[in-house]
Amino acid sequence: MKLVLIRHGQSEWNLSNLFTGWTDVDLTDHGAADARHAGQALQQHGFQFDVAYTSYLKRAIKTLNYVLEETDNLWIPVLKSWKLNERHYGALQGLNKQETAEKYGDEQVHIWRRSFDTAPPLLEKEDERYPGHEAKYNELQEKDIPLGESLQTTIERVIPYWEEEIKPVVKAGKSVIIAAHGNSLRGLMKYLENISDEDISDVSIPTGVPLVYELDDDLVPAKKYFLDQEE
Ligand SMILES: O=C(O)[C@@H](CO)OP(=O)(O)O
Repeated sequence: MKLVLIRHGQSEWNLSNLFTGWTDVDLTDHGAADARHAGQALQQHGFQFDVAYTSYLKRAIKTLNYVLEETDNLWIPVLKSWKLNERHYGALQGLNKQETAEKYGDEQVHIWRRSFDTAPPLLEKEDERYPGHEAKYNELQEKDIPLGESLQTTIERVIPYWEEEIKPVVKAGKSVIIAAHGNSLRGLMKYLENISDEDISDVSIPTGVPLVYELDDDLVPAKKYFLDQEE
């Protein structure tokens, strides 16, 4: 069984180097081109999909659409969930990563960005960045609306969604693609590959490049590779 994961193409805030999280920024033209190239690479390698999953954030949704267009799979069911959203970056959202490192030090920023269990400084509910103010999160109970997430707490929503919604579909033999985000996908990779809490801090995922897992019957990865168009 094959499972394809793809992080969205370059976003406007990747380009301007801002902490993004749940901020719903668009792809840049470069990011859209990345996504099309990813779709073309999948098409060239004969990938076809039965079901797709993505987040509530347009940079992932649009990336998925470009991939599905290039593989002529626009017709397939697409399931969206906030549980595949990027890690919520709390009160860091909208700040410049370089300026934040100059203010708090590289080490602190590295901990905020890559440690397993350190949450960013949290938002107040009155903050305009609080997701409870957005219509697309109306369905969430207040206890589930994040004020800021560590990778660990991100995993606590990503993995139940994988277990309950995606895994049974993969097990049933469907060809699945998941278009999501750097940290929601790191969480899934950690789980699938049984990566330790320490080692996950060294794992980063490039934007707009399909990551293919070949899984055995127990959904343990037998092989993993990035698919470049040139290959
Ligand atoms: O800003 C973010 O939301 C993420 C992904 O771009 O950044 P980081 O590299 O710190 O995980």
